[in-house]
Amino acid sequence: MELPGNTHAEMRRFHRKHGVTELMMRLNTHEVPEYYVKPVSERRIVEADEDLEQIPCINLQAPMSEDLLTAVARACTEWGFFYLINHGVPVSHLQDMQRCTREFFSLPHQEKLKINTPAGNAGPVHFGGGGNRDWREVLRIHFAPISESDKDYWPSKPVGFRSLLEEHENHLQRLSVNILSIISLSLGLNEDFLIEACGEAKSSITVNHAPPSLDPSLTMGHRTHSDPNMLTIILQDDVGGLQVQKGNRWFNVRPMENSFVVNIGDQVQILSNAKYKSCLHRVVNNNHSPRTSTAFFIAPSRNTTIGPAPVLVDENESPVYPNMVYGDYLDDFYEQAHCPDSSYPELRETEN
Ligand SMILES: O=C(O)CCC(=O)C(=O)O
Ligand SMILES: [Fe+2]
Repeated sequence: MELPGNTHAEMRRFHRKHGVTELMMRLNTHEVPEYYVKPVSERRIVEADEDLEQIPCINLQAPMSEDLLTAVARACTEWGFFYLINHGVPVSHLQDMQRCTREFFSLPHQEKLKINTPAGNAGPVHFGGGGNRDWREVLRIHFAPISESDKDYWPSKPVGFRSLLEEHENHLQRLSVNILSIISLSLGLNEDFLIEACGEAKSSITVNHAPPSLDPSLTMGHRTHSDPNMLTIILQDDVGGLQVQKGNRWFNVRPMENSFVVNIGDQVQILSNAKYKSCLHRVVNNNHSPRTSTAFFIAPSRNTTIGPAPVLVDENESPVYPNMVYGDYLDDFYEQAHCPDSSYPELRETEN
């Protein structure tokens, strides 16, 4: 049986390939291995005020109105995050996704490894450990643009998962275009502005699974980061752990039944010339219940150039950010991912 080895590099390689559950099983220890211990500055300090404020809630049942646009504008200015309710995705679909994603991670380890192709993370699907030193594992699936044959790689277990993933793709493609049009309008832009800014938009999902941690004060389920893309739509289970930063303080994004959590990515911050914020967020671990979440991402194609929308730059101001090719942005972003805050430093400077 392959063992993780002792060096940081060996642990990292093992984690990437097999995930935290398998690594812990093979190490057969009750202590958090050094590899997963976050530096003090990145650990959670439990504060009484984590529940003092809540992210805003946007109700999509309301007809399009100035009030809706104002609420979205305020959410994107102050938090970069909001709950979305009455979003039109059937509750039965949400429940099926929660069940199937949980069941996927309960499959025998060898079964999960079966879906991997030699292309690894760049393949159409991938199972493995998530993030450097994060106490979580992931299932990644690239949606559009893909060929029909890519779907042959989608997990066939648990039964029904494949068709569910297809439904999820359909629902969330539609929903993300709808949200991007509302955000565009809330910025005073044409409703197609943000989706068109993506070029040939790319979408994918990451299903995150954080097993209970041996010591949640030392580990992190998802390190502090902002999302480099355009928009993220998260379906989280009822366990909790997601937190968002506002004004240097961390607030819980408590599970809300039948809702999605939406957060804007760095590209919206850039296109809005820093009017809207792509906020830092993270997932803290617990020591009692596994947590599963499904994040749907919509992003520009790599060759698309993104910069502040000219109409959002005041006449006597210069743009806050230069134009940048998204693929270059992404490469820089992942280089920075080795820093404590996995986020783009130039964007953080415009905050607070
Ligand atoms: O697990 C979550 O709730 C958040 C996931 C997330 O931030 C991400 O995948 O970028
Ligand atoms: Fe994120």
